[in-house]
Amino acid sequence: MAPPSSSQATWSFSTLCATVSDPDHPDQYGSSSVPIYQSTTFKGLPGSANKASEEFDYSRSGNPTRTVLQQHLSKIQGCKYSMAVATGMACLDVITRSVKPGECIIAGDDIYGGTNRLLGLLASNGGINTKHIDTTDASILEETVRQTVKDHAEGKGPRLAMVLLETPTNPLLKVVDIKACTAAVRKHVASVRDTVIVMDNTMMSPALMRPLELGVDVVYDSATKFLSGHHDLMAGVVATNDEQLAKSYAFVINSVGNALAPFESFLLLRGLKTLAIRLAAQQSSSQVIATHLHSLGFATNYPGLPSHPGRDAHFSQAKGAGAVISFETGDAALSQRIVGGTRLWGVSVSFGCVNSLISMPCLMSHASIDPKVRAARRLPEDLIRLCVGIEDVEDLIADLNDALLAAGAVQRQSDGSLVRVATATNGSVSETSNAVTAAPPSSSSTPSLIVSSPGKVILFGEHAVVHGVTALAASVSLRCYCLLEPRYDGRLSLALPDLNIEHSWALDELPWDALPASVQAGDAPIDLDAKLLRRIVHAVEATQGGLTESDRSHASCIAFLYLYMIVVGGVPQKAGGQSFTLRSLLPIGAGLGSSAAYSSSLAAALLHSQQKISLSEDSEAISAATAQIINRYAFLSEKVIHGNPSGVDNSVSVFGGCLAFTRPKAPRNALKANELKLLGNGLGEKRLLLTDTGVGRDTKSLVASVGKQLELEPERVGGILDEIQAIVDEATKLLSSGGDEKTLGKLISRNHELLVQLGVSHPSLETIRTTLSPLVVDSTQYALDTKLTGAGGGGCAVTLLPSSSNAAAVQEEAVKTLTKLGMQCYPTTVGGAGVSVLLAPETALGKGMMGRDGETGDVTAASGGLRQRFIGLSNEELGEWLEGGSMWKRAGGA
Ligand SMILES: Nc1ncnc2c1ncn2[C@@H]1O[C@H](COP(=O)(O)OP(=O)(O)OP(=O)(O)O)[C@@H](O)[C@H]1O
Ligand SMILES: C[C@@](O)(CCO)CC(=O)[O-]
Repeated sequence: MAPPSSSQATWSFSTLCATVSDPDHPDQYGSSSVPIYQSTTFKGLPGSANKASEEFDYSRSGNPTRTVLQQHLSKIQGCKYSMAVATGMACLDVITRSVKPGECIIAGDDIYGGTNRLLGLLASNGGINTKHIDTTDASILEETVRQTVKDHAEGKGPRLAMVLLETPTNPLLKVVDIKACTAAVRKHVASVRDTVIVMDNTMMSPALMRPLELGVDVVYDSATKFLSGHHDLMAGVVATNDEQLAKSYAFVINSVGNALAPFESFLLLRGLKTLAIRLAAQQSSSQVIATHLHSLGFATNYPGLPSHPGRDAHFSQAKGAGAVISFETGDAALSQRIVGGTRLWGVSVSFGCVNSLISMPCLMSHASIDPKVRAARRLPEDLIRLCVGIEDVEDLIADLNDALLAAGAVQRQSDGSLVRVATATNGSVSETSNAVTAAPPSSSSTPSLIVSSPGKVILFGEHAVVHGVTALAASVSLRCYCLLEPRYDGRLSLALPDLNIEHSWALDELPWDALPASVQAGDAPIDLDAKLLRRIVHAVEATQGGLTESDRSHASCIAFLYLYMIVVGGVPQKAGGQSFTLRSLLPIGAGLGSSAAYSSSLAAALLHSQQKISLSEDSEAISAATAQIINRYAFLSEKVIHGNPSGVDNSVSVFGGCLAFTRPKAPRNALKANELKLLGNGLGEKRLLLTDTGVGRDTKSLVASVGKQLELEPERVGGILDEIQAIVDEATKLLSSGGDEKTLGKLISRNHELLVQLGVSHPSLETIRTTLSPLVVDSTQYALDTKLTGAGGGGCAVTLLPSSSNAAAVQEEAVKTLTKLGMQCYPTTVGGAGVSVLLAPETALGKGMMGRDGETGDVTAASGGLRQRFIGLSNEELGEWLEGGSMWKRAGGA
């Protein structure tokens, strides 16, 4: 509570913000930044010589960092008293504690959800009722005040203790004329001692508006917003010029203990220095963005727009229009798609941050208001709120346009301009829009879904399997996930966050004329079509800004387009489109079948969305026949990525479980059922450790090099292949009889030696072998058997862990030792489900999509951010979130 020093009265606002100096509290070392007094207590007996400061003894009551902050706040707010508390809501708590049970409050009807909730609490627990009225009309306020005062005088109603105003309102940006309102109140209650006029100034901040100069008695700000500006702290500020009120608030703050902590005080002080410059940038971008939305024909609320009904009133009391915009689309589902489709705009509650945010108030910040009340207060369910940050405005508009296009809210015309699309419900297209095109196809024709497929570990027979030997392999718990969502702009997009890649193609620019006639006739192809492949390679290289074969996403994009074209089988509806986003929890290109998991996820997603397979609504399992079709297409994609795959990887990925796999004799034939033999859970009971050497390699070239050796040295290589087949036969017997671990280990080591002879090992793999054999745990030596798995040349090794009583200690030691060598370990379970599909993910994951709303504290529903969440979560979080969904339809597995 420091009265301002008047010497700086002539400095401009930005200078005041940037200049922190409190002559009453000079720093003992002259530090340029105010130190954080992270101390609860300050020593010494009051009045004694060793008491360093009479002012401070306990940080709840007073702290030097907070005191300097409060002095700075008074300076920039041009007021006498500022108090910093824990949050914006804490301000209202402090202020409303002076209202007594049985008294009443008048407040606006378009107020922030958190304010609404606290007022509700006062009503239910404190007998303090609030009348919500339209404060944008001062005559309504005057009449309500008059009637309330009269009723009270006649003993018929409660005493009016407080009037609570907010302008512009949040989120509808309606303007309240402050001077007219304060005059209306004072006409009937002359003194602040009777009725306090309070104003929430968070939407404007003192940079744009000073309500104390307009007749308001108390102003508060959620400093979590513009004042701090970085969304890294929660704080609130109460300001007044009235000494008596200031004293009573200081008493409450000290009593309840919600004063701002020292570190938060420091952060807020730091944020305040840039308030002027931040808000200037945010506001200028807001004007451009609001104008853009308005010119597209969306009903846009922003006081800076000439069409805003409260514009004159607003600019008579504020210096600028602020950085919050809201607009309506006419359709809540459309709004959800727009919000979920942005990349730069973070889907989040709150505002005032340097980063731009987008939200749907009815689902988020205002979800705590009863839907019926929201409807009565005319808060549209489709309303989107934009909180503009300091990013480049062109980037913000480009991102917003992309989301509007992808959601089907606008379409691009041949001259490049955007035009709003009419929907069944948006009859309110404004005159500013030049043209309104036809509605997009219904989103139900291509609903969202998530597909997941596992990677694999080959225990025996890699490489040899390409040449007819049987391989033993099992699915692993690490999986690839594919999110498929509809688009409405005639484009197909592929986002691969693991490779940092996002590409899109116009559907009508794909080489549809190269589709083989058999595909167009609906046949499921077996071989790659060379001509179609060439044209797709050309399309990828030409359209994707010079993507070349050396780019990791080159093969991924080609395989994707190839699958897309042959599954769709002909030019799709122009207005349609689809967006595919894939995330791999498997290390990519490390021998664990990442390409097969990618291929089978894509194949299943595409086949389902094009109704080429039917996943019946009521069955939990994906049938073997359906899996067979998915596998056939996944194999084609594997051929694109991998050259000459045996089919083992995609078969394990699709069917799951533990398999003995023999390649069909005639390579032209697709996989036959009898070439896949389920090994029950034989492998599943074994403990396996997968170790990624981190050495990158490429399956395609390693497979090709073994093929070349076989061609040049048929006898030597043939002998190796025969010995691998013998190993596989013996291992198959052992596994089906739950057999002897030691022998299995020996077979693993021998298989590895034979792979060394084929030249597909790598020094890093040999390091793992020598590290783990012997491994000393509790002075016992363990000879753990290890081999490369998959294509080798680096990538992953698989180690058989003993199932002895101290298996966990052995595993722990192995992981510790290998991690020290820079390797990444994945202790894994094997034999889980194959390809799995989650239909209607928004509903299925409903529980997981709920979150505690940071603004209101309420549990909120999904915010349309499925894709953002899918991309934004860490690997571990993504796995946990998606596997938590209980409505997966799964193929196979042990
Ligand atoms: N999540 C993914 N996103 C994009 N591309 C992927 C993804 N997963 C795999 N790929 C593609 O697969 C390629 C890796 O396949 P590759 O066959 O070389 O390794 P792998 O499948 O992990 O190992 P292996 O075939 O030995 O089991 C990548 O270069 C990329 O083209
Ligand atoms: C090396 C190889 O045998 C396994 C790759 O995971 C190749 C294949 O079977 O397709």
